[in-house]
Amino acid sequence: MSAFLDLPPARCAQGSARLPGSKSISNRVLLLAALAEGDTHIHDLLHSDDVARMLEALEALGVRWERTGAHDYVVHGTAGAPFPVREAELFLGNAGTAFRPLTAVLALMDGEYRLRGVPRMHERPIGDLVEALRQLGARIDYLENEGYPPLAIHPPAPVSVETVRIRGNVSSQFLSALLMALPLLGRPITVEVVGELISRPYVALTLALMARFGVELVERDGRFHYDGQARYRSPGEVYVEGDASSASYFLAAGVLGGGPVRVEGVGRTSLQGDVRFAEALEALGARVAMGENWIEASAPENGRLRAFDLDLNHIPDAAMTLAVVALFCEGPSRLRHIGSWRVKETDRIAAMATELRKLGATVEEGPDFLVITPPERLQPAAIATYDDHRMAMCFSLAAFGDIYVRILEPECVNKTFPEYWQVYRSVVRPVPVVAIDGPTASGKGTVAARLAERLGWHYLDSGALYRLVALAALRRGLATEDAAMLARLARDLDVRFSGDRILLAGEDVTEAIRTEDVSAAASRIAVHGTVREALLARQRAFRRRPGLVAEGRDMGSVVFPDAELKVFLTASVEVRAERRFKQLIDKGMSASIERLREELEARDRRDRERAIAPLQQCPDALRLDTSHIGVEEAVEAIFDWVRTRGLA
Ligand SMILES: Nc1ncnc2c1ncn2[C@@H]1O[C@H](COP(=O)(O)OP(=O)(O)OP(=O)(O)O)[C@@H](O)[C@H]1O
Ligand SMILES: Nc1ccn([C@H]2C[C@H](O)[C@@H](COP(=O)(O)O)O2)c(=O)n1
Repeated sequence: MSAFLDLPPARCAQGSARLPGSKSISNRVLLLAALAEGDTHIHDLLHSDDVARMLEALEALGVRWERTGAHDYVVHGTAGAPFPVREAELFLGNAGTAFRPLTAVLALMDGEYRLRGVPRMHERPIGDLVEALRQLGARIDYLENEGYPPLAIHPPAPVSVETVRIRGNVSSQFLSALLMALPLLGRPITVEVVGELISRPYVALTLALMARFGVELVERDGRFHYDGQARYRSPGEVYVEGDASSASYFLAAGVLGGGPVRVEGVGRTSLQGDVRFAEALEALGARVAMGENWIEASAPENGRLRAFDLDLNHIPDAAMTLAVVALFCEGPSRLRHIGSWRVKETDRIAAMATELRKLGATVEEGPDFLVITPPERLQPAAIATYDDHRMAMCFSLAAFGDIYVRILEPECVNKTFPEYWQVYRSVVRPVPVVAIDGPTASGKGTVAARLAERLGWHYLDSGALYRLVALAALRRGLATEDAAMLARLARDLDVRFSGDRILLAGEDVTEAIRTEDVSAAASRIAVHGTVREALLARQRAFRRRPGLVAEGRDMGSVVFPDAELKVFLTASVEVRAERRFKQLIDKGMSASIERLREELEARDRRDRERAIAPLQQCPDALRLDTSHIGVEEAVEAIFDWVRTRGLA
């Protein structure tokens, strides 16, 4: 598992994303198919951790299934009979969509089962479901803490109640699980929801899928009636819709990155409540279009997103995406009625508030709401993901704030969307970088600055940063070997680039950093990994829309390894010594060409031979030798490469 993933600042988003199958539908369909009479051929099933847990559980319970294609499965139903294996220990990870429905179904079967999960699963309540199942005769013990998994399930006791009561204000999955298990009773029964029912669309999804498998419940006044007759029968084939919650990241990307971005796999006829995320985006001013099986989103006509105050109870998962979108809205936004976030993969309200604050937002956190005020400008941050796939996916959108975003433990997306980062990269285009590296006096600075001007992009003279540290160190009498002190100096450097002037603690040092003393010292301090590390974030902060031309020694190899165009600019040592000589003479300084050449060769050697980030031509860099061409010709050559790559 990689420890982190650095997402570069995003320039725009465009294209289409094919969504993976819905997790909610995949796990419901697998269970219903297992309970049904006949074989069910399931297409487009999601491949993810949570679905893998359900498949493993069914196998352990003796339900036969086979994989028949990349995302195709056939499940051989048990026709409502108890599952063949009557004693089993199941590990269900952190999959609520597996844990809750299996608890309900197994509690009404005639076996001995133990259900466990990851530590977080054991912190997620299940008491309301167990309470309801006990009314039906279920015998369930809590193995650790009252009201929480892990559970021991024993054969049920016979009871003859006609109405079961269940609370619906913590998770609607409890009601869904109970409803799916009702046909196992084989007699009429009514389920009454006590108090509020949150996340209603998920219950509607459950009812629709049960109906596809032949069991229609009648709903009246918050009560659900099972007639005691209907039995699950396979519909033969089932196609799993794309995941509507996963669609939210790409639709939001379309809005934040211009768009249009189209998601394929969900649309107007979707069973999933989270398609209504598109309405929320429209309320913010975004342009949204929808077809039978697709949704498309683009930025508002005027490019401005309205702040919002929305009740998001009906789209609890996709609502997380809105919390990050709020960073780009005009003013404070309020997300209401999101109390269910507290008992999800992590306490999502607390986690969201903590991570949004890292980006510079002001966040007010309540028991079931968040108020998010965006900062003037986002600040780069390392985002903790709390083993929660949605934290990782929605925070990827912060990259639209012209910042690098570090996502910690990015593989947590495997829970529902293992290919998320690949799909993200296919839709979200980073702010482009032209990285120009080369030896001293090859003309990098001159060429890069002119190219940046021509493109209307930002310009980074990375050598200036090393020179600034060198100047500050020389002034303080620090030894060029003192890596720790130099790194601290580099981190705390008070630098401002203002047009073509460079200010150190307010003082204009544009000329002072160009002396030969400073050049030599800069080359010496640049060998320290700690100094390079301290300057990394400063250099990356230059990568802003619409693009960056960066020059130095390790632009293409270390600082911007994903640069769209890498150029190795060079010239013979004689030509470079002559250029430097001319530069000094023009400035009215005396110089010896022989001495300059020796110094230049010494710097080249040091830059090339140092252990960390040595000067070298990247394998994917284009080489441009300027020994016999002028500045304009060099700029023109690189500009052509930029154009050929479609960057300008
Ligand atoms: N074809 C050319 N390309 C670039 N610069 C040239 C060319 N011909 C002459 N020069 C001149 O060479 C001098 C050195 O260029 P510049 O300072 O841009 O090099 P550099 O590679 O950035 O050096 P350093 O790494 O030491 O900062 C400048 O005065 C520039 O005008
Ligand atoms: N990316 C960079 C840029 C510069 N350096 C070091 C090596 C140079 O000798 C010194 C000054 O750079 P210049 O202004 O001549 O481009 O700074 C580096 O190691 N990596």
